[in-house]
Amino acid sequence: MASSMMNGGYSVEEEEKKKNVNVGGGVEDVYGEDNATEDQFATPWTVSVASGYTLLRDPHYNKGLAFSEKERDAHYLRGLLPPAIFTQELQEKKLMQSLRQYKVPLQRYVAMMDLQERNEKLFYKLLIDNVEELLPVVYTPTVGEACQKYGSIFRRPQGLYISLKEKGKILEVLKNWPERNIQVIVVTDGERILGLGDLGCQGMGIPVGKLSLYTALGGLRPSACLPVTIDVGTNNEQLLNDEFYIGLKQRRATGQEYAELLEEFMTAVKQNYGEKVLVQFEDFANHNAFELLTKYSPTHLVFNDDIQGTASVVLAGLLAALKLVGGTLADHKFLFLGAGEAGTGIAELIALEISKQIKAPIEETRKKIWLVDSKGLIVNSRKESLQHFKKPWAHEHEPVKGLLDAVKAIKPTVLIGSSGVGKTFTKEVVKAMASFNEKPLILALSNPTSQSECTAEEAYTWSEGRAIFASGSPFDPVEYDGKVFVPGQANNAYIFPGFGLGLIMSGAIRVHNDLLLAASEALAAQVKQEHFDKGLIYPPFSNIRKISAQIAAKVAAKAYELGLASRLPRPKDLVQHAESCMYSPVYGCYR
Ligand SMILES: NC(=O)C1=CN([C@@H]2O[C@H](COP(=O)(O)OP(=O)(O)OC[C@H]3O[C@@H](n4cnc5c(N)ncnc54)[C@H](OP(=O)(O)O)[C@@H]3O)[C@@H](O)[C@H]2O)C=CC1
Ligand SMILES: CC(=O)C(=O)O
Ligand SMILES: [Mg+2]
Repeated sequence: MASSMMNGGYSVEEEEKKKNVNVGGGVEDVYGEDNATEDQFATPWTVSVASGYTLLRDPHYNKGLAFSEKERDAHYLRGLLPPAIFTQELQEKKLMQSLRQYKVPLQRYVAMMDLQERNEKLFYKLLIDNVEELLPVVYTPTVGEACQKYGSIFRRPQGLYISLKEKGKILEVLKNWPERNIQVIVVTDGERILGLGDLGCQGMGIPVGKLSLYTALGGLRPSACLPVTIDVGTNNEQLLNDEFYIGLKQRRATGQEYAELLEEFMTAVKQNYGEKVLVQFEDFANHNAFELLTKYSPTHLVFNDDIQGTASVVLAGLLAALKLVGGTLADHKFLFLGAGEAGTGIAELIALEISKQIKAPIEETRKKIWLVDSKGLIVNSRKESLQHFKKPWAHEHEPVKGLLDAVKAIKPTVLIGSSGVGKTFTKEVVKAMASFNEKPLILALSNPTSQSECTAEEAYTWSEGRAIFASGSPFDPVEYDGKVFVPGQANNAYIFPGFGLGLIMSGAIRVHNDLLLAASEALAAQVKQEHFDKGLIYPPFSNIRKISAQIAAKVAAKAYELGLASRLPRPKDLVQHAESCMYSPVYGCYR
């Protein structure tokens, strides 16, 4: 014991704990307990040992029937549990059996959320071990339906709700959250939930789902993750007229009122959790998304998943797809349906990658990329009236109204859907792509499944089995002409968990485009011949933790190279380090 004492009586364990707090982005005396004066607020908090009934109701520690005889004695659990003892594996088997009995996806979602509330480790064990089966339950497409019906399935609040009512009090609100060592925040204001539009406060399902993936796919500790929904009202009439709506019943605040609330939030986050907490903006409408990213990138560790994460995952798929379609990235011509966050974000990262590869100015490489919005092809004659993020894509061309005409006029080798509107890649569009491409590359990115630009079956059938296809929400394999085609899932879920892990393990202080490129290259390198043989341009999710470790390592390496990493010394083997940082959902034994 004596040998473990150092530095003013702290034990080695306490020292480690303190260090970890700092690594995680905390600053000393974050809660102001030591420095508070009478006119300053401080949060009273206590730490106590959970036992008995309280232990069974604490999702972090509850093991249900897996508590051993010894633990039942030591922790006052006798009589509170039936006599049987189940291993975690048996619990998992039982839960998977009962989940599979639910035929309605939303019932599975509710069952999974109940499990997360009841037994966190078992929830993550299930999710990690059955990732391909459960991703569509806790994530797209089911999470979309859950957000639409959030009011009626709402049982217990998950995450932190910060509404206009909390203006002036956001720092205090953050302190109400039970965890202190927060490393990642996913925040939405609910205005563009997947391709489902403004769901207001009910958008909370998205940060909750994204953060479950941070833990399951990227290994971040659940206690280090904070889901936040900023509620500035909603313009969704149906919600405004719904007596069970859980959010503020007013139209959305905009302009200065909106900006001030966000500013207070961003300031409070940095004040409370320090410089190194990662803030991921998610599903904001594009008029706010670009502005927030530009405003906070120089001062905070921020990342917009819809703009940057999506760009990185799509670039990875394109780099991998070159093995199937041939040529270099610069040899291809790209056409997007949808020129918002996802569309222009992806376009910019492709242009950047080509510009690095062929050492040409980005203004030149952008010319290989064309976008169509709701008014038609983005061309020079429209430039004056375009939103700022569309202007770089206004090239010289006569006006073209619809997608089919744009496909015929541009003759792209790659067609990318990022419009949020389903069924827009019609038979004529796919056939046109197949008429001048041996292997047309078609990505239908819009979520959830109902908004997908086309289905996998449509892409393969209409292209007579020649399309290389991937989609934002999953589709089952398709049999066409005696051959089975496996569609990949082009979803930012491949990127953000590993990307975030890389930022956090290196103590990165800012996000840089080169980190996104590093993530794309790392993901593309994980696509092997066996995947290409099935027509896949992404590796399967079943191996995602290993993939995330590779992504994290490459992102961290780049952060060290660019001088953005603050966690020194740099670990020698970054892949091994990433794997060793990952949260394990296996039950511990309690003393
Ligand atoms: N797979 C993935 O990982 C991801 C998928 N997405 C999905 O992408 C979709 C779009 O998201 P995001 O970019 O953020 O949304 P935005 O609202 O920023 O952009 C949508 C774009 O689509 C255009 N559009 C809308 N309707 C049509 C139409 N009928 N014809 C042509 N263009 C149209 C809009 O045009 P206009 O500007 O003229 O209004 C706008 O340019 C969503 O469904 C989202 O779920 C998003 C992020 C990641
Ligand atoms: C996947 C995602 O981030 C979206 O559809 O918005
Ligand atoms: Mg999103």
